[in-house]
Amino acid sequence: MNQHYAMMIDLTSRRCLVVGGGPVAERKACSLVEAGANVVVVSLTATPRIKQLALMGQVEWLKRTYRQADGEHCFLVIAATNDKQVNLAVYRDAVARGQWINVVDQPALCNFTVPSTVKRGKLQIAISTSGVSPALAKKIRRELEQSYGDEYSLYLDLMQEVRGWIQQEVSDASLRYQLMKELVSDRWIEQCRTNPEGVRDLMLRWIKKQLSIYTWEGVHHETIGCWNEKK
Ligand SMILES: C[C@@]1(CC(=O)O)C2=NC(=C\c3[nH]c(c(CCC(=O)O)c3CC(=O)O)Cc3[nH]c(c(CC(=O)O)c3CCC(=O)O)/C=C3\N/C(=C\2)[C@@H](CCC(=O)O)[C@]3(C)CC(=O)O)/[C@H]1CCC(=O)O
Ligand SMILES: NC(=O)c1ccc[n+]([C@@H]2O[C@H](COP(=O)([O-])OP(=O)(O)OC[C@H]3O[C@@H](n4cnc5c(N)ncnc54)[C@H](O)[C@@H]3O)[C@@H](O)[C@H]2O)c1
Repeated sequence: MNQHYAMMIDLTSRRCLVVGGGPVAERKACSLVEAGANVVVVSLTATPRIKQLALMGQVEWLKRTYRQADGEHCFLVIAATNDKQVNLAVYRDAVARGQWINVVDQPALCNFTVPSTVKRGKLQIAISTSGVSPALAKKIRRELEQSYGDEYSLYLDLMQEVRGWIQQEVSDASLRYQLMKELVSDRWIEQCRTNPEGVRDLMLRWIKKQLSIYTWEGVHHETIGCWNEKK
């Protein structure tokens, strides 16, 4: 089988079905909710977390066994029961509808799998072992979590602001490239870690200085001033 293609999907408001209500279904349902999907869980029993999400209106829980029609109008389907026959039926129904399907106990029946993911704000590092060892994926996630701390979340929030501004205002492509290259240096990540309150101002001052070195005109400095006052 070919290796799966890695991509990031926007699931906002997409109807997604999770069949089963145990710990594995819970993990999948929670990550779908985090991605903004409209999650429907079908299962006679459910973990306390799934029940809580249902009470809060974050998932729709249908407290019964699976029916063929449950997957109608769903973007993707996850078969997460402890019954291989039920999972197989869910798989067949999804394939017949041309849907994305993940069967948690049979990797060969998945047309997508869920990677282990390190999350730091806008940064996501996904780890897949092509289904060979989810335990290794989890181990690598834990290792990466030690190296990539919360400073990356702040760093990317700053980049969103700064890069957008640079793209809009700095017309010289080589200067833009040079600025972005230097902004990704470890010293800025380190500043986000050790000086979260002050890093934004330092960065702004640094950019102003770079622009003046490159004999940028006054109009750009003024724009930086406006940007500075935005927050
Ligand atoms: C990454 C993660 C994401 C998530 O689920 O959200 C995920 N499994 C996780 C944990 C985990 N899963 C299992 C263990 C026990 C140890 C072990 O068996 O290794 C542990 C570890 C633990 O629980 O501690 C057992 C297991 N998993 C699958 C089978 C079926 C089979 O292999 O036949 C069995 C045997 C069941 C049995 O024996 O009964 C199948 C799949 N599991 C996948 C993903 C996909 C492949 C991902 C990849 O390519 O690496 C795939 C193919 C389908 C899918 O589920 O998408 C999540 C880590 C989250 C984290 O980072 O903490
Ligand atoms: N992919 C993974 O990451 C992974 C990890 C561990 C285990 N597994 C596999 O996932 C399966 C589920 O694990 P679990 O620990 O969540 O199981 P579990 O036994 O705790 O839960 C099973 C759930 O399925 C529901 N269910 C059973 N029949 C159903 C039906 N006809 N319709 C709707 N719901 C039904 C039950 O009510 C229960 O809520 C295990 O059998 C195991 O093989 C997968």
